[in-house]
Amino acid sequence: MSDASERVGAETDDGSEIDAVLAELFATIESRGEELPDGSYTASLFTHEKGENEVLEKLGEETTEAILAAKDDDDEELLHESADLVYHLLVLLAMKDLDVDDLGTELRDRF
Ligand SMILES: N=c1c2ncn([C@@H]3O[C@H](COP(=O)(O)OP(=O)(O)OP(=O)(O)O)[C@@H](O)[C@H]3O)c2ncn1[C@@H]1O[C@H](COP(=O)(O)O)[C@@H](O)[C@H]1O
Repeated sequence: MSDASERVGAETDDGSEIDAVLAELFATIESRGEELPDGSYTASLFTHEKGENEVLEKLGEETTEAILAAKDDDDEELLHESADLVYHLLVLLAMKDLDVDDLGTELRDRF
C-alpha cells in the first residue's frame, strides 16, 4: 500500500484528471476513516452500527439508481449516480485495507 498523503493531488505521467481525482478522493476517504471527524458522512460509514453492511447496502442502492437512470436515458442522473457508486466503492476498498492503486493495477493488467 502506498502512503495516502503521497497520493493527494497525484497525477499520472499523462496528467490524467480521473487518476488525480480518484487518488485525491481515496486519500480523503482514508483520512476520514483514520481521524473520524464529526459531521463527516464518510467517517459515519466507518463507525456505522451496521458496520461494512451499510456500505454494501449503499452500493446496491446506488447501482439500482444508476441502472434506472440509464433505462430513463437520463445522462445527468446517470453521471450523478455513477459518482455516488464510485465513491461508495472506494470507501469499501478503504475499509478492506485495499487501495485505489490496487484497483488501477487490476484494471491495467486487463489492457
Ligand atoms: N464523493 C463523496 C460522496 N458521494 C456521495 N456521497 C454521499 O453519499 C450519500 C448518498 O446516499 P443517498 O443516495 O442515500 O443520498 P441522497 O440524500 O439520496 O442523495 P443523492 O442520491 O442525491 O446523492 C449522500 O449523503 C452523499 O452526500 C458522498 N459523500 C462524500 N464524498 C466525498 O468524500 C470526501 C469526504 O467528505 P465527508 O464525508 O463530508 O467528510 C469529500 O471529498 C466528499 O466530496
